This record gives sequence, structure tokens and C-alpha cells, in this order.
Amino acid sequence: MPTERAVSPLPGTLKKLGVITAIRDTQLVEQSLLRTLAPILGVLETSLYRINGQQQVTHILHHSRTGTRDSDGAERISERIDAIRNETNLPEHIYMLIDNVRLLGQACHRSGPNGLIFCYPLRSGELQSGYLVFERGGKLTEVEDAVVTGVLQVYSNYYALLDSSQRDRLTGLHNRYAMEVGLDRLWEELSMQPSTAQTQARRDCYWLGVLDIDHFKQINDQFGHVIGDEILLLVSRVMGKTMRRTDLLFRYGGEEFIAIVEARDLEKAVQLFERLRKAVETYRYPQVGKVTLSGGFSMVTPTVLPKSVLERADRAMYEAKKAGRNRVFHYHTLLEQGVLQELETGSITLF
Ligand SMILES: Nc1nc2c(ncn2[C@@H]2O[C@H](COP(=O)(O)OP(=O)(O)OP(=O)(O)O)[C@@H](O)[C@H]2O)c(=O)[nH]1
Repeated sequence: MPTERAVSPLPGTLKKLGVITAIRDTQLVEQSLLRTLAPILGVLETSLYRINGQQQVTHILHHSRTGTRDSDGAERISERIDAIRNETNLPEHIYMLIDNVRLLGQACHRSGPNGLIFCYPLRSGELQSGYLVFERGGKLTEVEDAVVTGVLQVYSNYYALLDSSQRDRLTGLHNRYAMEVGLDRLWEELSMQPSTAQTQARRDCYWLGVLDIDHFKQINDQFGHVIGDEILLLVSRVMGKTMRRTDLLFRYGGEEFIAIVEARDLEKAVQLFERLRKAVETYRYPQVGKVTLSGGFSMVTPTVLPKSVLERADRAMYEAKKAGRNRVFHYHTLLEQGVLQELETGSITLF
């Protein structure tokens, strides 16, 4: 891996830390970290890994810079950030390096094809929450090492603060704000992808489901709010355990949850949401016994604004309540059946 001469780190680093800590979106903060460190270290590729809920190390972000020379001899650097969807299959040498850092509790390096591969831990309190990995020709100077360690500490503290502000205190799930940011981002990503019939057929679709616990007021009234809170926590855990690594679950508010899942087609999406419904229904809740939920879901597509996708799923969920609860309905199926009529608002005409 080629390297370039490292630039003097301190003034630029302080400026960039100011930029990082002004960002309110956790994914953009992660991207900004890699963009900040790569030129300071004079490296062309950096990777960020996180430890997920199942304690697995997952590759989440890769940043690369390519240097090219213009015809007039001037050097241009182009940057590229790839968000990697929770890749847990790491190359053996990276896995071993991260394992060393995990055991020793400090940054380590090992030889790589183009010099040395470095791994620095990200800390959340006493725990390691992730890793920064990069390769460069030679060792870091003391100043560079101190800069990387300091930037990572400020970044980790800021990330933890930002992340906790986007989580629901009771269940630990991401909250409504995080859901809205995440849905807007997903919608933008989908809008930017080329959409030919061929790519459309190959690509998985995203589906958004609104899931609402049935008769939750009765649970509160009969057993009290503390038990009500316990049910919210248990239902969120049962759903979380039933979902796949790539699925997302949010507490939207009160007794309402939102799931965003990837599925090839409607049949698969129905299966996923049905699995959630059944898991909640079959779990036996101490004191309360059986708890059920009703849900509605709709496809996330660039031709429909995010708030309208939510509205569609919500309307389907209300139909599930009306039909007797403990069921999950698909919005478009309800349209086809004539149970619901399309609302005019929210769909976008593409030219
Ligand atoms: N314990 C507890 N209760 C909550 C919380 N947030 C909202 N609630 C309660 O959730 C209940 C929701 O009641 P409703 O909106 O009438 O819905 P429901 O009883 O579930 O009825 P359906 O949705 O029609 O099946 C209200 O009594 C709220 O007070 C919370 O954080 N903890």
C-alpha cells in the first residue's frame, strides 16, 4: 500500500475535531473520523470495526484515497467511503491483530504486505467498542501515536454521547429521532442507486413495519406501570433476538416499535414480520402471561417519501387492530383487496 508524507498533525487535527463534534449523525461522525486521520497518518486506506450486540467484531466502514497526477503535474486526491453492511467475515490476519489488541488492551501492529498494519482500540469507558485499522510504510512517531490516541478518545466520548441521545432509556433501542435519520439516509441511498429492471431484480428490498403491542393500556391498568415497562423491555428483547443482524429495530414511542428489514420479495417480508409477531405471542411473560402485537408494513422505495412509507405502514397496522389484533398486514395487499384506498400525498412523480 503506497504512503505519502505525513503532514504536521496538531493544528489541522484540532480544527477537524471541532468539525467532528459539530456533526449530529453517528454515521457521518464515523466517516469524518476516517477522513480526519488518513491525511494525518499519511495513509491511503483506513477501516473502522465495531463490536456488535452479539459481541462480534464487524467491519463497518472503509475509507480510501487515491492520488493521481494531472497533465500539469499537480497531485489530486480523491476520497471514497464505503459503508460495509456489518461484515463479520474478517481476514485471518486482521482478526488476529484485533484479538491481540483486545487481549492486551492497547494499540498493536504487525507486518503487512506493504509495511505495518496498525490497530488502535476505540473505548467506551473501560470497554473496547471498536477498532481503527490502517497500514503504512513505517512506524508512527511518538507525536503521531499521541495524536491518533487523543483523536480516538475524543471521537469515542463524543460518539457515546451522541449514541445515548438517540437511544430509548428503557429498552436501549434506538429512538424515533434515530429512526427518522436512518430512514432518510436509507431513502437517499436508494434514490441514488441506478434503477434498471436488472439491478432492481438483483437487489434486496427494504420494508418498514410499524409494530404496536395490543391492549397495552389494559396491561398497565391491571398490573401497574412497572410491569408495563417490563413488558416493553421483554417485547423489545424478544423481537431483537428474532431479527437478523442486518435488521433494525427502533422504539418509536409508547408501545410502538419500528422494524426495517431487508427481504428479496413480499413473501420473504411477510415471513420476517410473521416471525416477529409469533415470537412475541409465544413468549411467556412473568405475571402477565401472553402478550401480542399488531403490525403493518410497506416497502421503502425512492418513489415514496419516508414519511409516507411510515404513514402507509401505520394505516396497515390500524387495519390489523381493526381486524382483531395479533396479525401483521401489508399495505399494498390491503389496497389490492380494496380495504384501503391510496392517499394522494407523498408519492413522487419521477421524470
Ligand atoms: N408502562 C408504560 N406505559 C406506557 C409507556 N408509554 C406509553 N404507555 C402506555 O401505553 C398505553 C397505550 O394505550 P393505547 O394507545 O390506548 O393502546 P392499547 O391499549 O395498546 O390498545 P391497542 O393499541 O388498540 O391495542 C397508554 O396507557 C400509555 O400510558 C411506557 O413507557 N411505559
